[in-house]
Amino acid sequence: MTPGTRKPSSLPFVGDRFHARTVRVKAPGKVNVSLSVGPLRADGYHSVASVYLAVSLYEEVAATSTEAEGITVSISPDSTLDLDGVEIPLDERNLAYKAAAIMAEMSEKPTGVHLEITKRVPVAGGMGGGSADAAATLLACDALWNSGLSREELAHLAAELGADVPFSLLGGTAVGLGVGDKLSPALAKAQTDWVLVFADYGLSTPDVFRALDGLRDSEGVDIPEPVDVDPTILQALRHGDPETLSRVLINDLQRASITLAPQLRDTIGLGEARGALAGMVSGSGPTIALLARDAVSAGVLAEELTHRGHTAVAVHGPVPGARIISDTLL
Ligand SMILES: C[C@](O)(CO)[C@H](O)COP(=O)(O)OP(=O)(O)OC[C@H]1O[C@@H](n2ccc(N)nc2=O)[C@H](O)[C@@H]1O
Ligand SMILES: Nc1ncnc2c1ncn2[C@@H]1O[C@H](COP(=O)(O)OP(=O)(O)OP(=O)(O)O)[C@@H](O)[C@H]1O
Repeated sequence: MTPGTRKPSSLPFVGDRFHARTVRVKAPGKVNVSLSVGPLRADGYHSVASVYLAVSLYEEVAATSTEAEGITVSISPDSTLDLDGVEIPLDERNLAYKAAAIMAEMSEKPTGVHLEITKRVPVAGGMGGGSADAAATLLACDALWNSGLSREELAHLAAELGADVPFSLLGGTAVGLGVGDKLSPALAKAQTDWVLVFADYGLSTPDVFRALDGLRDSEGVDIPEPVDVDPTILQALRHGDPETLSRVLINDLQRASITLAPQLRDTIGLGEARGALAGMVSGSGPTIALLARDAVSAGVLAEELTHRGHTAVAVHGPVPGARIISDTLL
């Protein structure tokens, strides 16, 4: 450093010595308790009306400032998923990398950053795992680089990264319109319990939307624009009434996911036969979300499905959106 030049206070220098700082953020995966999909739009997206529920399965991103410029990404060995044979790009195609790049543009003096991602949400599983990494990274880099952006500004950047990213930032229960990014928080805080059944393969979200368009084209039926969600769903979530909820769950993408992976129908059938109130494909799949009567039933069902060779975990929702869990100067 040239004598007399002072590093801005946002940079972790004490004198000439660089002090790395790590900001660790966790962000939840989601299930779509309802997902209505409109016709294909000119921009390649579909309008949706969805009730999002953030569930207690979290991604974690540890963002560490580096003296060297640039963004690097790694996957933590603490990830609980079996990632053998799973392709996650670690370069500029990674959603967390993209989030850090956007934040660097918004920050006056960004340092380099290393992002270590702990993966727990299945990859290409329909639970918004990559979106949670992006939401966590936005928040972590905002803190690391003292960008001082408001939650609204962060939500705006999140929407540029993907349709599901704003919800992982917000968490809780929310109605999503537009492509899923126009969110209204719903005051539905009562707990519902779910069992998630992971697949050992992924489904590409665009492929699933395309399969739905194909099915609809062959049926020749006009598809209305989805403008709202069924109020019964929000009431059932508000009152913690899983019986009512089980009768109104809906996912327009489900039949498309099942066309691509017919075995999903059997997983739903097995879950329902073993005590789930209802089962559905989560988002674009292939994760199956089984609604349980309560936390004890969810635990028993997850154990039984695990015993039968499935990967099944009991979770609950709603849980908060992305939040900082530690901020350490190294
Ligand atoms: C299926 C859901 O997970 C339900 O919450 C989302 O709609 C998908 O959200 P996402 O994975 O964040 O989606 P993006 O990464 O923004 O988009 C990936 C691709 O999915 C398709 N896509 C996504 C969202 C949407 N409302 N309509 C679409 O047709 C488009 O082909 C898009 O190019
Ligand atoms: N941080 C990331 N984690 C996982 N996959 C990522 C990440 N960044 C980019 N990808 C790529 O994106 C694809 C979809 O990943 P992701 O796990 O987000 O799917 P998803 O959970 O089904 O998404 P959604 O539910 O939002 O449609 C993966 O197959 C992978 O190639």
